[in-house]
Amino acid sequence: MSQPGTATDLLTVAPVVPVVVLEDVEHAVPLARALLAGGLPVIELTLRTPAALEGVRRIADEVPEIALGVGTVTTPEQARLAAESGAGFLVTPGGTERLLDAVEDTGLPFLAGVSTVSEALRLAERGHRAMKFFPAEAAGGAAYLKSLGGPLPELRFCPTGGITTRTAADYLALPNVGCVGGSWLTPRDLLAAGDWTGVADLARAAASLRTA
Ligand SMILES: O=C(O)C(=O)C[C@H](O)[C@H](O)COP(=O)(O)O
Repeated sequence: MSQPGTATDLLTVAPVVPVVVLEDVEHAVPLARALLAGGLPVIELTLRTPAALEGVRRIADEVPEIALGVGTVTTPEQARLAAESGAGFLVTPGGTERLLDAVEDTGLPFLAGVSTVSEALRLAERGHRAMKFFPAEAAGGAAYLKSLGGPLPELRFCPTGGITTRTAADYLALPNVGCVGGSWLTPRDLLAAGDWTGVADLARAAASLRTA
């Protein structure tokens, strides 16, 4: 698969976007390959570890068929660095005007995080129709997101934060949800053990979830 052209495309790449905290840069390429093998052609590496940007470079070079996102982008500088490192899309947990300007300046598709109606409207005013709902479970879960669909029917969301295999289906059943994000596919113990078959199995189960 190639990189998504728009944020709306991004919501349809797969039912689940695996959110990854990469501790060891050597895990990046086998991890991306395991997700692909399990049927998920998308990965989001969070900028939470020193290994993240080098992991992005390696995946961009060696696994170009996966849609490659960089998450936890919280500063304009990080947006620029992520783009230079080969990101195919960006994800932020929220957005200030400066951060959103910088993310838009990269020219990459992105999902900016919102958790209120006003934040969603602010992004809509900038022309965005696809966004992340974060922190999904803590902010009100699927019931909250369903309520947003009343006044904001044209907006589409990728809820992320606290979602598990058990709750993913509730979100995916909503008409304003394109995909969900979560770290449950890449648990720390499987990564530490290099258990790529285990990761592929989790990816396979997530890939079989159905959207509305
Ligand atoms: O890093 C970001 O940009 C975020 O906004 C947060 C992440 O998407 C969530 O922390 C993943 O959520 P969990 O599945 O609960 O681990």
